[in-house]
Amino acid sequence: MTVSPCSVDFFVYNKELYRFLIAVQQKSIKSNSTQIASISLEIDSVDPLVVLDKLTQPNQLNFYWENKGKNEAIAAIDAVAKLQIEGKDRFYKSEEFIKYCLSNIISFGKTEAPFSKPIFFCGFSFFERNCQESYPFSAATVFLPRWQVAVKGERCILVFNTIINAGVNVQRILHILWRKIEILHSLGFYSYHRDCQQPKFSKKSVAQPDKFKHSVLSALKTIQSKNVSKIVLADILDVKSNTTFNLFNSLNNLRHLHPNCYIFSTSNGQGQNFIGASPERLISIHKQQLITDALAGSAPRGKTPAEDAANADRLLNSEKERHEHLLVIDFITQRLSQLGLLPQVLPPRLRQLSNIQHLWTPISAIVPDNVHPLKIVSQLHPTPAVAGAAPDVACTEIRRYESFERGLYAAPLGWVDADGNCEFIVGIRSALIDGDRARLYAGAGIVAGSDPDKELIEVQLKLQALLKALV
Ligand SMILES: C=C(O[C@@H]1C=C(C(=O)O)C=C[C@H]1O)C(=O)O
Repeated sequence: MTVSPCSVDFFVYNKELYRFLIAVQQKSIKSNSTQIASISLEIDSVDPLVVLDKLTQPNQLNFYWENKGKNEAIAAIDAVAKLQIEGKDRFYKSEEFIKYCLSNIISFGKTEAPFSKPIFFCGFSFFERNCQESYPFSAATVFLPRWQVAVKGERCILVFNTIINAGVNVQRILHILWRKIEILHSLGFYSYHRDCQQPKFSKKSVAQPDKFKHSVLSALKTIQSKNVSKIVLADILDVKSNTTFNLFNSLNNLRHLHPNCYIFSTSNGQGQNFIGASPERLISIHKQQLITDALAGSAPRGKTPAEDAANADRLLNSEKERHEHLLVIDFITQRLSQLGLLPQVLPPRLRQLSNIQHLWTPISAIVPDNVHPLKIVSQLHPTPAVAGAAPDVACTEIRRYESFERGLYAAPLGWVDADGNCEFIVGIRSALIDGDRARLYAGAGIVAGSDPDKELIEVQLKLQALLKALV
C-alpha cells in the first residue's frame, strides 16, 4: 500500500504518526536529549533523479546513487546530522559518528521495505588531507539526509528524518511531510529526454600529454629501483563550457551511456558537485555477505565483434595485465584476512564497458557482526587498483608526480545503513563540476613493461567516456 495525502489511509496514518512523534518528543524531554525521528512511507513511484533535480537547493548537501543492474536509485537531500572532518582516523570517527546518531534515532513505518531504514551517505577523499586548500570537499563527509527517496524495482520508499526536541511543533512537522508527499506525487509523471546537445567548450586543456608520458617513464624507473611494483598515475582534463553544466541532464546521460556502472553525484552544499559513472565496487554488504571487486588491467573495446574478442583475448592472456590485476587480488585478500574474514576469490572475468574492458575478479566474504563496514573501507582504501603496490609507497610517488589534488577522485563513496548493509564504490571515471567548469579525472596502473603511449591512450579513452556525457 502506498500512502498519499488524499488516500483513505491518510487519516489513519496521520493519527498514528502524530502519536509516534509525540512519543518521541516525550522521550526527548525525559532524557533531555535531541532525538531523530525517522519515518518511512511507501509512495507512488517517482524517478529519484527528478526528485534531486526539482527538490534540492544549492546550499544543501545531497547525494545521488544509481545502479541500473540492481534496479536501484536513491536521492538524498539536505542533512539533519553531518560530519565533515579530515585526518588519519577519519574512517573511525565517521563510524563513531554514525553509531552515535543511530543511538538517538527512533523509526516509524515500513522498515522491512528496501531502503526504508535511516541511511548515512559518505564521501571520502583519496588522501587523508587535501593539500590544495581551496579543494571544495572535506576529506570525509558523512550525513544523514532529511529527505531520502529510493526506488528498488517497482517499489518507491520515502524516508523523512527530522530532529525532535522539546521545542518542535509536531503538527508543523506533519504538515511539512504531507506537503512534500504531494509534491513528490506531482513529479511522478516527469521524465527526462536524453540531451545529446554537447555544449561548446571554450577552453579544453589536457594536462600536457608529454608531461604524462614523462611521468610514466619516470615511474617505470622508480619501479625498477625501489620497493614499489605498481604506481597508478592519473591525469586531468579541464573544461570550460559556454553555459553552466546541467548536472541532472549530465547524470541522465551517464546512466544511459553507462548502464552497467554505478552512477553517482554528491554536492558540498556550496555549488560544487562530484559526479561520475564508476565500474568499480569497493565493497557491498547485504545481510553480512560482502562482495568486493578486484578491477585492474584494461583494453579498449573493439569496433567489430572480431576486434573486440581479439582485444579481450589479448587482455586475458597478457602477463603484464594479469600481474597488475593479481597485485589487487593479493592486497584485498590479505587485508580482509587481517580483519578476521575468510575471503573467497571467485573466478576471474571481464568487465566490459561501453568503450573499455577490464580484468575483474569478485571476492566475497561473510562479515561478522562486530566489524563495521567503515572498518573494512578503511582497510581496503586505497587498493593497488587506484594507488599501486605497496599502496603506502605508491601514494608518496603519486604526490610527487601528480600536480593536482585528487580529492574525491579514486576514493570511497557510498552509504551505510543501521544493520551494517552498505555499498561503496571507488570514485573513478569522475568529474568535479563547478558552474561552467569541469575537471575530469582518469588514471592508469603503471607496472614494469608499461608503454607510456598506451597508458596515455588508456587515460584519454577513460576521460572521453565522461566528457561525452557532460551537457
Ligand atoms: C585509475 C583508474 O582505473 C583503474 C585502473 C585500471 C587499469 O590501469 O587498468 C583499471 C581499472 C581501475 O582500477 C581510473 O579509471 O581512473
